[in-house]
Amino acid sequence: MSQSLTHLIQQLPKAELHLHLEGSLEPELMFKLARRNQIQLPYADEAALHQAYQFNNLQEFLDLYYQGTSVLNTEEDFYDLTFAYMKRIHADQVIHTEVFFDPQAHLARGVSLETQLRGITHALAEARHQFNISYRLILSFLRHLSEEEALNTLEQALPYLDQIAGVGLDSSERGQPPEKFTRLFARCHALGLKVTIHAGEEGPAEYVWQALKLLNAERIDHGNRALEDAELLIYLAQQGIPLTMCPLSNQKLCVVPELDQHPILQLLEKGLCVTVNSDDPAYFGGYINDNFQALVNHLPVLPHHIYQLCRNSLIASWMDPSEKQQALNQLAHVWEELKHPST
Ligand code: HPA
Ligand SMILES: [Zn+2]
Repeated sequence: MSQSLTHLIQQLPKAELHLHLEGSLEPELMFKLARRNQIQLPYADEAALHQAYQFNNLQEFLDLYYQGTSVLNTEEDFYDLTFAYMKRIHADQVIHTEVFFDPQAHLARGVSLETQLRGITHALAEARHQFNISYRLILSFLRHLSEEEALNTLEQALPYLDQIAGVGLDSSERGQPPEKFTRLFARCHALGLKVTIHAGEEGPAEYVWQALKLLNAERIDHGNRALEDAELLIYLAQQGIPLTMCPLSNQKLCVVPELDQHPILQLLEKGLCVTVNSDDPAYFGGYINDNFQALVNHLPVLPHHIYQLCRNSLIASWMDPSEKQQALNQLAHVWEELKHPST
């Protein structure tokens, strides 16, 4: 059975909706870019760096994640980072991806938004051409910084809004409630940007409510702690608000004690639009299909769950309606073929 589930995971077309480009920076590429830019990393080699990837919480991870971004300096660096991710997900039957980038992390080192965006968007366009993967780009604000700084970053992004589908909010969650950014996201809405908010990863269910009610989030990234609030679960199900969940990330950052206690299946059965994503695959030990496989290895996952999770990923995406319908048809076709092979 688990062999056929693995086959199903590999074959079904899907979307990834929660991926930080900076979190797809593999140790090998990090060292390559460090050499190219003559930057000294505080690790002897790739293996030593990999050894350091043990985290007790979100902040311990973020400290390494921001340190890793120091090698990203030129347009070519952002291109290489983005293209490597797109090439990798092609192997996982990802047909659409919505990727975050953290401009403030790079602006702080003097890397312009123009440089970041040129590298990222060139790689995305090239990957669409080579691998037929569609995409949306999400500018994510850092919640440990002030609303003023985020508003300033948004002003700088105004000339490039044709390249940016939506905005997000990430980084350290504890003590950084969504309400801190009410003005920022009101402005983002007014500009026609879509909104997705990291909430309920380490922060309480109250932060999920704030993301929905004060920031008008259309999606919630993570959302694990929604489970602590029965009323919130009913609201998320009734409103069809997607949760972009990340099993291996949750395990690595101790958001769940063990994967067999991951709530995704429970939430799926309660009718929530949950999806599977990799978050920061270079740091958490796997890309999207590894996350599906981890669920299969630890939870009573059935074939129709895999299908529903893939379907949810397409439904929760920000594709145009016709693009979305086509993707759903493609998924349904592959699913039928696998259930009843015609040959
Ligand atoms: O999982 C995450 N949570 C918050 N901030 C982040 N920045 C990259 N990954 C994450
Ligand atoms: Zn994330």
